[in-house]
Amino acid sequence: MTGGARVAVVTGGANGIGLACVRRLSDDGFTVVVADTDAEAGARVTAEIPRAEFVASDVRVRQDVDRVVGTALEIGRGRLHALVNNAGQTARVRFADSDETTWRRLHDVNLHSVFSFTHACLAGLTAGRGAVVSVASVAGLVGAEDLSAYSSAKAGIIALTRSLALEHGDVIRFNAVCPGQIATRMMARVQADDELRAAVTAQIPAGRLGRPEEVAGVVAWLLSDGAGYVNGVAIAVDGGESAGFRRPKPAAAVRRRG
Ligand SMILES: NC(=O)C1=CN([C@@H]2O[C@H](COP(=O)(O)OP(=O)(O)OC[C@H]3O[C@@H](n4cnc5c(N)ncnc54)[C@H](O)[C@@H]3O)[C@@H](O)[C@H]2O)C=CC1
Ligand SMILES: O=Cc1ccc(S(=O)(=O)O)cc1
Repeated sequence: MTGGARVAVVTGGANGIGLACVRRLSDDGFTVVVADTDAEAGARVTAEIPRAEFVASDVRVRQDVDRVVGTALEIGRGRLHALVNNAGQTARVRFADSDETTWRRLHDVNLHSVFSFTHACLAGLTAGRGAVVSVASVAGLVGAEDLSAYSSAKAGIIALTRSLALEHGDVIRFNAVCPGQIATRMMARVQADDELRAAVTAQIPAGRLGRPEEVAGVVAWLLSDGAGYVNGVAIAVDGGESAGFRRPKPAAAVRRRG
């Protein structure tokens, strides 16, 4: 694969929101280097998406990070134009029942990987005057019951984004998207249970879960010249869920809406 086009790195790009970002950035003309542990899905990315190259990698392993970024720098001849820090994992557990291993895993995958990839890409993004979008969560804007490790890691992404926007804003823009409840495998539990899905969507003004492509569209805009003066923001992509408290809906009304 040769350079010439703008070069992007997307972490966790083999499934869900990350895959939607890879498709969208390819459509927008980027050459996309995809970091993911899912080799089966990754092979499909390379086979099906123009100018996309999957690199089997674990975002928690610095050698893997450097291998992914090295591939992108070679394609971009030293210049990088976009980094999407999307890889993430979640675990639903009461804080009192938490264990260190799970806590560290969620912070390593969700937050430390943003440090590692951003640090490894910094010279290339400076040369390419690029932009970075990190995928946080509404759970990083507010707390989240039974998701303390996840929520605190996502909050860290937002604070890191704002700090880097201050340090590098004259050359590289740093922004975050904060998805709400998006129809991916991370929401499999909600999608598989009609009653739970009705209860969840009753609290969302849009009345439905979001689509991965709806997050990817905001990511693509933040990476574009159209957002050339947008730096250091955290944009909720949640159908209005985090806008405020909604009047509780009686159970019967929830069931009627299905
Ligand atoms: N689905 C949702 O409702 C929400 C998702 N998010 C965030 O959006 C991002 C994408 O999530 P989804 O697409 O829903 O999940 P997903 O599970 O469909 O995709 C996550 C991708 O990251 C990859 N990944 C996980 N750990 C990895 C590691 N150590 N190294 C490399 N790749 C790894 C997985 O293989 C997968 O391809 C995550 O950061 C998640 O926290 C935020 C808010 C809501
Ligand atoms: O980021 C929002 C989010 C992530 C995971 C979950 S759960 O683990 O499926 O409950 C809920 C919200």
